[in-house]
Order: sequence, then C-alpha cells, then structure tokens
Amino acid sequence: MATRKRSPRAPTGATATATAPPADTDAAPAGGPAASPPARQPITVNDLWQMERVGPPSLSPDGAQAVVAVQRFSMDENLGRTRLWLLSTLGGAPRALTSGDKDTEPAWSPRGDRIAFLSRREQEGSKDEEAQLYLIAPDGGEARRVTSRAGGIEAFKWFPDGRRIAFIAWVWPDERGSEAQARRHQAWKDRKTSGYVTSEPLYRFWDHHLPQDRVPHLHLLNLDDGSVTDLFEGTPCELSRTEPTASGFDISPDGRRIVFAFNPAPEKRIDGRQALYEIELDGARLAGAPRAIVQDEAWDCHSPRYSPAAADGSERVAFIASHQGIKHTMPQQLAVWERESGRWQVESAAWDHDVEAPLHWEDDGQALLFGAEERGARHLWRFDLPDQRAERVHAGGWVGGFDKVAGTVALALDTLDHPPQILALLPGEPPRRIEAFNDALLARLALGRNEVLQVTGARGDAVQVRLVFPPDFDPARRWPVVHTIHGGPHAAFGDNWHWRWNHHLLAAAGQVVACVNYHGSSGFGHAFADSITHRWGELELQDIEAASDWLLAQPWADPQRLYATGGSYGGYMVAWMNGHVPAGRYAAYVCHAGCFDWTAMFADDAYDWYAKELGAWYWDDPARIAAQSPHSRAGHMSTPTLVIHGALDYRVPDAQGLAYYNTLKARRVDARLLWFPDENHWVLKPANSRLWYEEFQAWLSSHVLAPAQTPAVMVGTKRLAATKTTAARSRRKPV
Ligand SMILES: CSCC[C@H](NC=O)C(=O)N[C@@H](Cc1ccccc1)C(=O)O
Repeated sequence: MATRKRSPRAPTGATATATAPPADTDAAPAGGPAASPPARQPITVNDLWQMERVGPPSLSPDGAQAVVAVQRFSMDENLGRTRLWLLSTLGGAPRALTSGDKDTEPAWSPRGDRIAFLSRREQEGSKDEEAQLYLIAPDGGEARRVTSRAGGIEAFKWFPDGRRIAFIAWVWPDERGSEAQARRHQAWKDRKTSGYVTSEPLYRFWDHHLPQDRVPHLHLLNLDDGSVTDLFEGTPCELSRTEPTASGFDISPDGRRIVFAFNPAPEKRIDGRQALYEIELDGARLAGAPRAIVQDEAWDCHSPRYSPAAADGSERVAFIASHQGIKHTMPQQLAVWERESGRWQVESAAWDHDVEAPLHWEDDGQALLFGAEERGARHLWRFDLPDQRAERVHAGGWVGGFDKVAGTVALALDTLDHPPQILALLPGEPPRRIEAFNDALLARLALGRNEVLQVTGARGDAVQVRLVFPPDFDPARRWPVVHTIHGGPHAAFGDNWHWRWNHHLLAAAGQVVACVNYHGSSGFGHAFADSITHRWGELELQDIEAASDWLLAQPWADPQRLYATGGSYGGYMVAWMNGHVPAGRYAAYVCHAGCFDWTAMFADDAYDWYAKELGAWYWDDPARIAAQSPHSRAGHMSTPTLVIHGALDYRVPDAQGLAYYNTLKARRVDARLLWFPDENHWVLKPANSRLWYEEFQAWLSSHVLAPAQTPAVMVGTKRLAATKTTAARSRRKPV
C-alpha cells in the first residue's frame, strides 16, 4: 500500500537533538505562590478533586463584575455541586450568589438587573426533572424559575432588550403548541417499552442517545408575560442535534432577527454541512419564512454573530467556515457575510490557525475576538478585519471562555500549573486574577517544573515534546519515563490543566511525564494536522519513538522503566505500538478508551468520518483499513497492558477495549482490565477517578524490564533485539 512504504518502526529522529526555543520554553518554578517550602507536598488525587472548577465568565453591562459557575466535588459523597459566584473586576471580594447544587450557565442580562442561569431545583413545591431557566438579581435574594418545560432547556441567550430570552429545547416537530408537546412528553415518559427505534444515521453522541423522534428548536420566552413561542414550529429548521448550544445562534442588536446554523439536508449526519439561516421577528411571531443567507454545499458554517449596530445601518454576520469540499481536515476559518451585498468571504485565509467559537465583535465592528491554538497554547486573539491580521490579546496558557463588555475582558485561563482561573484585562493594565478559589490548596502543593523541547520526528519535521518533572527531580538519579499520548488525533497536550490526565499528579508518583504533539496534532498548522490522513499510526509512531530515543539518551532516564499510555486516539496509539514496537522497549502500556479495530469501530457514533480519515470504507478496501488498525498486528503484541474502558462510551465503544483485553489474554500476555459500567469516554466520578489513577500507577510501578531486556537507543531501523517478552515484577510498591 502506497502510504505504508516506510517502516513505522523507522525512527526518523534517531539522532534527535533537543532544542528549547525561547518562545516554547516555559520552565515553571517549583510550585505556585510563595509559601514555606517544607509545607509543600506532592499533589494527590484527593487534592485534585478538592480543587474548585471555575467556569467561563459573563460580565455585567458596566464590566465591573463577572458571574461564574463554580463546581466543587466531594470524594466522600462521590458527587459535585455547582453554584454561582460574583467576581469583581475592580478589586472587590468574590461573593457567592446562589446556594443551589446544580446552578450552571449564568448570563448577565443586558440591562444588568438580572442574571439568568440553568438549574435543577426543588422549589415552590415542585422538583425539576430537567434543567429549567431561573433568574436572580445580582444583589441576591431568591432565584425565580421562569420555565417549566417538559424535557428541559438546553441553552439560552438574552435578547438585547433584556426582556426576552431565546432558548433551545427538544420538540416533536409534528406537534403544535406547548400543551401538545407536554402531552407527548408525558406519553413518552409513561411508555412501557424501552426500545430505541430510529431511521436516523446519527442517533447517539459520545455518551447519550439523541432524544428519539425529537429535534432542537429555538424558542422565544417573553419575561413580561411568561409566554413561549416555538420559533421553528411548522418549519424544517432545527439547531445542531449534537451540540445544541448558544453558539449556534445569535440575535441582532435591534432584536428583530435571529441567525442560526442549520443543516438543511434531510438526513443529519455527524459530518453534515451547516448553512446560516435567518428569521425575522414580528413581536413574538415569525415574519415570513426562514431564509438561507450563507449556503454552500462545500462549506460547513456555524457560530454566527451579528456585528454591533452601526451608525450607517450596515450589518454583517461573522461566522466560522470550514471548506469541507476541499478536505475534511480544512481549518475553521473566520468569515463575514454582508447584508448589503448578500455576499460572504473568508477573512482569515492567510492565517494558518483554527478559529474557535465563540466569536465576539469589538464595539467598533472592525475586529473580532476568539480563541485559537498555537503550538501547545490557546491564546485569545483579536482579528482585525481591514488588515486581515491577528494579534494576541492574551498570550500563553489555555484560554477557555471569555467575555468583553465596556472595554473589560474577563477570561478563564488554565495552565499546566494551574486549574482554570479568572483574569480581568482592563485597558492599559496587566492581566489580573479576580478570584483565589484554589490558592490555599495550591500553596501547599509542590509541583515540578515543565519544559518544552523539540525532537526531529517523522519526515524530518520538528515535533514538540513537553516534559513534566517530579517535584523532587534530581538529574543525578534515574527516573521512570511515561508517555501520555493525547487523543484526537487533531488535538494537543499543551500548557493546560488536565483533570483526567493530570500531568503533575502523574509526575508526583516519581516519574518524568512526556507529552508528544505528534503529526496530526492541532495548533501546528493545517499541513501538520493533515499529514497523517489515510496513514493513521505511521508518522505518529515515528514521532513518539523519536521522543523515546531522545529520552533514553538522557542520563536521568531509566531504560528499564519507559512506559506509554494514552486515551482514545492515544489509546489507539499504544495498541498500535504494542503491535509495531518490539517487546522490551516499553515496560508496560496503559490503553484508555482506545480504538483497537477500525472495522468494528463502525459501531461508534463517528463512523461517517472514516473514509475521509482512513482513505476508504472498509467494504471497499479492507486491506487499507486493516493496515491502519492495531488489531491486525495482534500476533506481534506482547507488552503488558492495562486496558481501561467505560460502558457508556459511544465514541469508542467498550467492545474495543474488551476485544483488546481478550486478545492479550488469549495470547497469554500480561494484561489487566479496568471496566466502568457507569463511565463514558471519560472517567468523571470522583471515586472512579481515584481508582483510575491508582490502577494506572500500580500497573506502571509493577512493571520493570529485566536488565537483559533493556534496549539501546534505536539507531536507524535497527535496535537491539529483545530477549524476553515478560516484564519483571518490581518490588516497588504501587503508588
Ligand atoms: C475525525 S478525528 C476523530 C474525532 C474526534 N476527535 C476529537 O477528539 C474523536 O472522537 N477522537 C477520539 C478517537 C476517535 C478517532 C476517530 C474516530 C473515533 C474516535 C479521541 O481521541 O477522543
């Protein structure tokens, strides 16, 4: 097969040298804010779950305050509680706004008098089964439930007048009116059958089945009289079934129009192409039929945003467009539609980055703010439309949600050394923290340093590697080295905090953690991301092996304790490695939610992508699919492996992990299974997460290669032959 001419074992980076370009080097001090060193301890899984998880901010109309949802977990109760907090951008102390357990998605009203949020509460004699919309005054008091919608509310957005709210809820499209919807919902709840019946190509997503026979419609809630109108009733329009979020639509500054992303194809597929449609409102009614303003079958268009009101009455809609007609890996680009001409164009064509939602217009209508990845960071960018140039508004770390009002930016930012924190950016001032949620906890933790280097990977390209060191790292000693291989493949491990693959927690177990942003990773330009198309596994392995060569050449690396671990596509990679890397190089693998067999992976929710990513449908070219599938190399697998999978994972169904585990067992390879009946692609419950970290570490710590197995650094395509295939059990205690 043409794409497999080069041996995947050939280490392009055999002579890899480490370079640490200044722009990529961010060695962190050993720890957070100053505190007395003896008090600092390595981070534990309990510390991780004690940290408060701060959500994206929504600013008050004067920019003086931000409201955020903060989630706190209890390991003992094995659950989390989320409530709202108010943060001052001017220096005041944070204040708890609500005391509910499930208060999320807060959004400040444009008039500043109320904050809307979603919650499930027991209030006024009734208990919400699904999330409903609530309002609360910023100075506190009781929150008021403003919807009681069977089936609940998915997402919402304020109208600019602050008196109406547009919200998304699932409806039976053949029913008319709220009462008919409620009756149908009741009948659905009362049914005695449990079978899910569908003719849709897309019926489940990541961890849930899409509501059977229902579609997400946009509704208008008038807060003055409580009336609700289904704005899509009687039309074929609907919002994204997989991601029915507030990013999918926008309301014009005069409140008379709504633009939304809509895939007009009769069959909605995971790789569908969305157009932009617009509706006009006459009060609470539709004035005329919805009309397409941007529609091109080759393009997927989404996340529309109206430009601010302009003195000359001109109006534009900014959105994200991806030319799927050229290639499925094409970047998400910034595009703008003009009402006057009815035309649209891509603005960021010369800027090789993926633009990420949400988009935010600057008040002057000349630029937009958004987040975009670059070399393992996610900066906040300002894209100037007249110049078609991007500049960083906040550089470094990983920007999550943000808001900008009255010149003030509030943003959620995490780094490898810090869970999400909220920063205020005021004109002419350096970024300032406006909360201190995790400071006391972080002050007693010792976090090791991290550094970024480059190795020469596949095709002679520079490949970024991030290392995270144990807090007590001493280069004079020998340390185990653990690859954590990211998923995607079009994603990256960068300068960001990870709750599930927390690199400091893994390093605290006394090992150096290596994260390779292999070919295919996001943030390194389109060509790099696309380079692995139709040849999955090949270049990625060369990159990881080049990094391993470099690591094994370090005097501090223990060649008997080199491990590779990864989740999802990272799990695919470790299963691939087991079939392609000779035994004796890695002491053990951990495969979390890994893809094992691309043909059987047709049971997942993303099967529509396969021909694009792998180069063929399995029925057209089985050999081509098999050549990219780890299971084809089962006969070569002998490295001990811990397989982890969740039964509720519909992206990589657990049959993948079970088939891998069973294969290893049938081959009498040392293997262990950690299977969760109640977790999905991710392990999200505190107690299960603790078990995950314990099993993960115990597995690595109990596998050490015998000295005779220790491989030399790979040279060209040769390596020392491994003499044994069974890992020795060490006397080290599992961590
Ligand atoms: C088109 S690439 C795969 C989509 C997606 N990427 C983002 O995370 C994804 O779900 N990746 C999985 C692994 C996977 C890859 C291909 C098909 C199904 C699953 C992951 O790594 O999280």
